[in-house]
Amino acid sequence: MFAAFSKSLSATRTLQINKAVLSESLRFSLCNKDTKRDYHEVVGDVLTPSQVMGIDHLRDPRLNKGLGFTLAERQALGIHGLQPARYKSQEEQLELCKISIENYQEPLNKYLYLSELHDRNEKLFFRLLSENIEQLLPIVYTPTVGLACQRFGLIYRRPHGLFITINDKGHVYDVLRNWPEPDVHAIVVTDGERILGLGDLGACGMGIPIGKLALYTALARIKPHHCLPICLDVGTDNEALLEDPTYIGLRQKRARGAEYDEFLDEFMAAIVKRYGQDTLIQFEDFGNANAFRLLEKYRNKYCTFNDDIQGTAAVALAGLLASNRKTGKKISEQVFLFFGAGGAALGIADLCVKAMEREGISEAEARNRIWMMDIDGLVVKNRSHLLGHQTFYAKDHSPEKDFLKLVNEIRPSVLIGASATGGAFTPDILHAMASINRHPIVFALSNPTAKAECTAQQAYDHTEGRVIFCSGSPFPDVNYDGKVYHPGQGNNAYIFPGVALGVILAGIHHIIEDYFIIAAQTVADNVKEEDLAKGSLYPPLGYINECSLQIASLILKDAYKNGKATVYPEPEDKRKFLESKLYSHFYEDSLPKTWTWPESPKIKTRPLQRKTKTTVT
Ligand SMILES: NC(=O)C1=CN([C@@H]2O[C@H](COP(=O)(O)OP(=O)(O)OC[C@H]3O[C@@H](n4cnc5c(N)ncnc54)[C@H](OP(=O)(O)O)[C@@H]3O)[C@@H](O)[C@H]2O)C=CC1
Ligand SMILES: CC(=O)C(=O)O
Ligand SMILES: [Mg+2]
Repeated sequence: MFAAFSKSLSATRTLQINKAVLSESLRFSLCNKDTKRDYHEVVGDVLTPSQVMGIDHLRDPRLNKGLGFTLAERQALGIHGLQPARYKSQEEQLELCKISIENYQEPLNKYLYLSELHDRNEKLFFRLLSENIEQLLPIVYTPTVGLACQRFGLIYRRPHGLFITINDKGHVYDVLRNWPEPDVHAIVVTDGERILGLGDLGACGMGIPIGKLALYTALARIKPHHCLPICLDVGTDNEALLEDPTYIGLRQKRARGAEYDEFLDEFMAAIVKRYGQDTLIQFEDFGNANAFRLLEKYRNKYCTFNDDIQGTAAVALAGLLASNRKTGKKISEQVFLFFGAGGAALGIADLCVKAMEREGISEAEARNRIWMMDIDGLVVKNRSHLLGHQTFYAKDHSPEKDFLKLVNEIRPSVLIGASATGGAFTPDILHAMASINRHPIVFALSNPTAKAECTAQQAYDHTEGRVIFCSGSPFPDVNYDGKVYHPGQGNNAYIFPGVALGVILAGIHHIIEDYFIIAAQTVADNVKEEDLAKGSLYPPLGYINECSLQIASLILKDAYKNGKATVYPEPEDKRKFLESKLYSHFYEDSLPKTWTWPESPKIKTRPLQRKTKTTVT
């Protein structure tokens, strides 16, 4: 008898496995990358919730609705009795989530709560995040994500992305195949060398691609299963991590030179082989020696951009465009001094040059208006080693290291910090800016909070409240002279979700600089007088979703006009088209519309009591 039972059990298992194999091959055939991508046929859209039965349904974060299953759903799915009797709408669940988050005092605990919710109930997580951006962005993103990366070895629980190590060289495609989603449209990749302003965090940098892609969904409603976070673990030069018993990455020094380059080349090619030519690859938090090189190497070959260089450039330009309304000056009338001359600073400088050219001055004149200093002092022509585009801004000058002296000599109207040096904008520097300008523009863009070149309060206090300010990480409201200001967040989160949405939906193969100008202008156009009045150069964070849709619509329009789009037929109404492709974070019916009760249900239960609507008996 036991033998018969075990035979029938194994037969059932085989049947299940065969079904799984069948459905997987069906998914692959629907998503064949050799054919043009059809957005009605992606795996997420054909997944039928009612095919996943029993406890597996509750364990799948994409299907789980917590106590939000109706009685009919519970019975039909075979989960009746696995949950308490109470029915809770998604709205009721959201209230509970908010109470839970408030109960945690430490930001890292809030991060962990959200991460666990993400693992448990995807729609609830994304609805919570999308509807509470102002409160939760500082948790899933800067500054708390920085802390999460620093503790990543301790808090790592479940896969949220792929770790591909330098030891996988020669087999990168095989590792990619282990990712269960067959239809990925967007990847955020880091090698962990420059995580925010925290330096080399090696494999712990994975928190950044995870956070950035959560924003793809929360801020641009890109479907989560279309997104893949990747950490390229090439080792770390962070001695403390190499000796830390909790470190989760390869315990070796960073691979560099030809070995690194071959690995990156293989990675890019493997992405295309697995997911197609138009898969968007966003580079994030690479060290500056690699960031520029790789952008130049890949930008015309793959669908790629570097967020720290290009996304940051666009958000800074948006802030500058908005500040014109306060200063009455065009960008081409400003004089810039950058503190920090790495990826972010050079990206901003390059885009500002483009914006100045559009205003009518020459490239040379525009570059002349931009000065930069880094750890070695002013970027000057006779420096022995200039990085990437630094040559464009290098001046005939002594390599002055005294920051205050430089401010007084150059007399900048705009001071931009992208140096990861907390407190570099001292009271003296800010006083000097205020004595030179009626409305000094001061951007302290470095992240996380402790790395900001000055706080918002300091910026107001030391400029007699005349500053036009933004920061990369959020600061509390500022009180100055009896008035409360709410300075905005100059963060690339305003840019990359919308750019990604437009690029993905148009099937653009190469991302041109114009898209970042479009994004900057769109964000600036959405700044209202009331935002400026309270000291913000940006729309409220809760408005990023709308900005993303506008950015994506305009990119679509541009791409079709200029022959860059590959998804045909061209949609007549771009906005309507992209809205039809967006992720919905609302619970949906778990049963097909055509579902009816079987003639003799296995479990006989009184029907749902509609009077209270919240009790399942
Ligand atoms: N707000 C936002 O949206 C964004 C903010 N950032 C933030 O900007 C910061 C820099 O990022 P990124 O440009 O990519 O990093 P990079 O490493 O490319 O550049 C850092 C720059 O700062 C310089 N620097 C370091 N220490 C000093 C110092 N004491 N005095 C003067 N210059 C110094 C470095 O000089 P050297 O090379 O000589 O060491 C380098 O030029 C980070 O904190 C990052 O989080 C980045 C992207 C987006
Ligand atoms: C915001 C961001 O991309 C950074 O600080 O690196
Ligand atoms: Mg970054």
